[in-house]
Amino acid sequence: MSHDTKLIVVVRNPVTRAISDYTQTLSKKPDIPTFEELAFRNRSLGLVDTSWNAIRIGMYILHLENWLQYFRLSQMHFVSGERLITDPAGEMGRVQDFLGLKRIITDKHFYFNRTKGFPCLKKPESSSQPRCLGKSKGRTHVQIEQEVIEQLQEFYRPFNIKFYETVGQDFRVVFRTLLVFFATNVTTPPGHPMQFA
Ligand SMILES: Nc1ncnc2c1ncn2[C@@H]1O[C@H](COP(=O)(O)OS(=O)(=O)O)[C@@H](OP(=O)(O)O)[C@H]1O
Repeated sequence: MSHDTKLIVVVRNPVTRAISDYTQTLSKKPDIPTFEELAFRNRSLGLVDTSWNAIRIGMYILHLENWLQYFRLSQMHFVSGERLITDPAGEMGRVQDFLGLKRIITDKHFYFNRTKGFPCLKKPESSSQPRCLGKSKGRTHVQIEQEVIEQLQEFYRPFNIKFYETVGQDFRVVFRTLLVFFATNVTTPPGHPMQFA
């Protein structure tokens, strides 16, 4: 593979990711089994079903180890899905640096839309409307029992730790942030640096 290839990988708390994945599938196929039924081979024994894609995708280290057979770590940039919400300009700044681009996209390009509950793009110096992502992005997640969330957090912990060590970046704090953000149903992410509309 070319050494000039650059990969941008967005990661978020794998439990939140799995719930998001399930919410999306459920919206298209309302008859699927419950999240809990799909996530565990045996829930009381805590046996997680790693063959379910929604679970497997969040085992980031497995995918990273595979990619590292073909690409160097320096060719990859990891974006925090949580910070993409709480500080999109900061996250985009790092993406532009990684790509060797001038920082064109800055905090001037974002505002926090209370209705959407997410950052949206401003249309600078033009008459067109601001642009939020579509309805399928940032929708309300299916409610999952706290105990199930904790079981899955426990399951992912060793995979996460190995992932942080390999990448050399600790996503622990941001992986925690979003769960609190969703659990409390706050419409404004904590410490939000953006303007409000
Ligand atoms: N600005 C903004 N607006 C809306 N949504 C935002 C934004 N930034 C990040 N996100 C998060 O992006 C998640 C959807 O991205 P995905 O990568 O899951 O999309 S895809 O469906 O796989 O293409 C989506 O996940 P869900 O919350 O589960 O819908 C959001 O949390």
